[in-house]
Amino acid sequence: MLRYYLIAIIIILIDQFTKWLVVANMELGESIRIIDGFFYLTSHRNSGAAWGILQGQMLFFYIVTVIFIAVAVYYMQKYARNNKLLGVSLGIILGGAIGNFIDRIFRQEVVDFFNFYIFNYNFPIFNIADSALTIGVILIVIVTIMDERNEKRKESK
Ligand SMILES: CCC[C@@H]1OC(=O)[C@@H](C)C[C@H](C)CCCCC(=O)CCC[C@@H](CC)/C=C\C=C(/COC)CC[C@@H](O)[C@@H](O)C[C@H](O)CNC1=O
Repeated sequence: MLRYYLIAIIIILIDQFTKWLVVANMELGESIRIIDGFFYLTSHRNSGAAWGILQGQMLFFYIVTVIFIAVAVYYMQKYARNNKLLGVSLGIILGGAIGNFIDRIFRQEVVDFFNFYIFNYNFPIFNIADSALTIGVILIVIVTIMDERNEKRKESK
């Protein structure tokens, strides 16, 4: 059980370290080309959520994030004992949510830097915490589908 919280802590450390590197070494708006036309590291700030929605609504983000964290911990305590993949997924989501939470508390905005151009569409610039949240959400969906299929298989026997 504790190892899932360890996953969250490792994600928070990596997230905060990379954000610190960007803030300490890059001017706001500065962009470093990694793969021409596809992948850049761009120092960006976002006081909103995905796609910059709800700019500056920090109180709303605090409330939603605390709910996110509370639900993740509740499900971790209740179900992660006998479901490893669920525990890992919740740990990843916890790490992502807390990573952006720290930014919102101490900076009133989130530091973003992964800048991808996919088929010339400039995907919103994001960070490690967003990646963890997105991967965690996708994993939870997979776990849920797998559990439902196992349930159906048991019933049909
Ligand atoms: C990823 C969740 C966003 C993250 O939510 C959080 O912090 C949580 C813990 C708290 C929020 C207040 C509540 C969730 C709102 C859900 C949401 O918004 C719909 C999300 C869809 C998502 C699929 C799950 C798509 C993808 C997004 C992006 C790419 O992610 C790889 C773009 C990220 C860039 O816009 C970047 O500037 C965002 C900035 O870093 C602040 N990040 C947040 O608000």
